[in-house]
Amino acid sequence: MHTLARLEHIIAQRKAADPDSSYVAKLNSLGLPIMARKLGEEAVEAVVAALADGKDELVEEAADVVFHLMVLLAAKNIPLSDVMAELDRREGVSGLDEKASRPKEGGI
Ligand SMILES: N=c1c2ncn([C@@H]3O[C@H](COP(=O)(O)OP(=O)(O)OP(=O)(O)O)[C@@H](O)[C@H]3O)c2ncn1[C@@H]1O[C@H](COP(=O)(O)O)[C@@H](O)[C@H]1O
Repeated sequence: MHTLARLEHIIAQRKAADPDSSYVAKLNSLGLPIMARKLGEEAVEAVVAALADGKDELVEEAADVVFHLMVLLAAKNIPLSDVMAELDRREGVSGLDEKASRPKEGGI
């Protein structure tokens, strides 16, 4: 099974577990605002790591970002396949179809 699919399965299983024995359950028991804040913190840590020299730290922080994003998606009952479908859709509108993929004014 693909790593992300396996992790999604584990996170779904642990959502309602005992918060004392599961970090995923602990995050869910704390609620969406805490989960969202945690994702934001991990994203900032990834940005800091990206601007520093080492590669290992960025790999670790990127894993934290992906994990906490997946915990948040699971809490909102959004399957990872929805995110993948959106990425696939964008693949279809990028590249040759310049108009459809062009960022709005002021964007990058
Ligand atoms: N990827 C992770 C993962 N990353 C970090 N952590 C835990 O997150 C906690 C906090 O780690 P941080 O690095 O964010 O440290 P922190 O910012 O100081 O901590 P807090 O402010 O969040 O308390 C630690 O207890 C880590 O063990 C994780 N816990 C679980 N997973 C995955 O989730 C699965 C289910 O885990 P459980 O829910 O614990 O069974 C596991 O099999 C893993 O695949």
